[in-house]
Amino acid sequence: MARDPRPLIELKSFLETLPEPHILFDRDYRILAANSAYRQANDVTHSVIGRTCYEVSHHYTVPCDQAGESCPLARSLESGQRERVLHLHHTPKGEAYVNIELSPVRDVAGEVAFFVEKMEPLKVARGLSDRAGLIGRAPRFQAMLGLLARVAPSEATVLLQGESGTGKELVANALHEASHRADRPFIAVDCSGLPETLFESELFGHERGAFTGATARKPGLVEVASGGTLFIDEVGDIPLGMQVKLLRLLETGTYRRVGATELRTADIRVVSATHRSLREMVDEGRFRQDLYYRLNTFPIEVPALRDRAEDVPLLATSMLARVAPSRTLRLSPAVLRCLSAYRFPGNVRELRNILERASLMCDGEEIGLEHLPAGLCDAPLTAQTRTLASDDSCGTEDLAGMERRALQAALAEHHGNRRQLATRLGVSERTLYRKLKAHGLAGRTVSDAGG
Ligand SMILES: Nc1ncnc2c1ncn2[C@@H]1O[C@H](COP(=O)(O)OP(=O)(O)OP(=O)(O)O)[C@@H](O)[C@H]1O
Repeated sequence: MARDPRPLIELKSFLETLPEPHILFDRDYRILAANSAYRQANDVTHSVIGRTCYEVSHHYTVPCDQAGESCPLARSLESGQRERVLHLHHTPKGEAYVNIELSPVRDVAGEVAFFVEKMEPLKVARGLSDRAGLIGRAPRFQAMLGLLARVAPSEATVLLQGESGTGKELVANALHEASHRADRPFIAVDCSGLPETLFESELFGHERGAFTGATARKPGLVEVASGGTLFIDEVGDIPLGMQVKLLRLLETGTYRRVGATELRTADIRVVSATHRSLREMVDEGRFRQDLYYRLNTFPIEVPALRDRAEDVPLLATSMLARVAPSRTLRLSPAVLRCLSAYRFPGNVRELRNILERASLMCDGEEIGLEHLPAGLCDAPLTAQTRTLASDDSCGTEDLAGMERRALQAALAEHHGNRRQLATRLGVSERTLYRKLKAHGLAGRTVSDAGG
């Protein structure tokens, strides 16, 4: 029996009134309606009606769950409830992260018949290269963004944990930008190396005459950040004596300026960050347990760059545009290979520094291995590339063996000098020499330099 079309008409008309982009589709992923906010946001030249959501948003030929992504429709069918996910969508401005909220709609018989999908772009991050904001599309990065998108609209205290240079401050800023406090200040305070007395007056401000040198009343950062977000960086470095004052601020929302008796009320959301293990510091008695629990309401792990090595080419290319905006620099394939295999103990910050230096060293348009710091490409490979290498050899030969064989083959068929061979292999002459030496091949036929 044909379905009564009236509920569908009413549903479509209701969607038209909603300010956010919405689409309506059936259990077969077919789009039945797209409201005007969607049409405007997506600059639709071809109608999306009758097409599937996975084809329109992802350019896939199969549903997301069959393409290795989480599919809110499949999840909603299973749970019978509303589902939220963060997806990377194709949009007219390129790929963008979109917050998706999918609600099942039941028919008179109580069966899920339609789905309404709300799509809100997460403006703070991009999957592809962009001049501002967070960059990345690796699964670990996407998982982190998913948590960020989920917690941002709340008032929850967030603790960002990750190695130095992973982008914790950038993530904190993105969280602020995605929150309801976005049009209010984002204030960062770095706790590393701040002496106790200074810390208190920085954070809470002081009255005139509160201590020698306090010639005027000064508002603290808590006050400056009012209505917005206070980012407490290196929170593990807060002296024990100050930890109790921070705890009081978080628990009661009140504080006192140094030298004042009057209690003031704070209106801040706290995001803190650390590269240390606060858990261990608690066990060692160097961090208050009660403060740890208070800060750790919603922990987010910011992944090390080597744990999202597939993002390196994307990050490198877009950061190059950021460090040298007036030039049209590109990275040679050998440089991209080298960077993808490097372990980056200093994470994204180190990558940025490498690129900044390389752009200064390079007079032309293509950055080559000679513009990278010496020895960078000899560094041990990441676990990922090591796995890839051993996969290639079906586990029968280790990487060193493969490299030796490749070098032997190159030597056997090469009749020029060592510099030419290095160029052909995409490494520097010094690296080639070191590798030949390491494999006991340095005395082989290629001449050292010259013509
Ligand atoms: N995902 C990313 N996309 C683009 N740029 C990034 C990303 N992550 C980090 N960066 C850049 O890397 C540099 C270091 O980031 P940031 O200062 O936020 O790191 P951090 O983890 O706070 O470091 P620390 O622990 O030393 O304070 C900055 O220049 C930042 O813009």
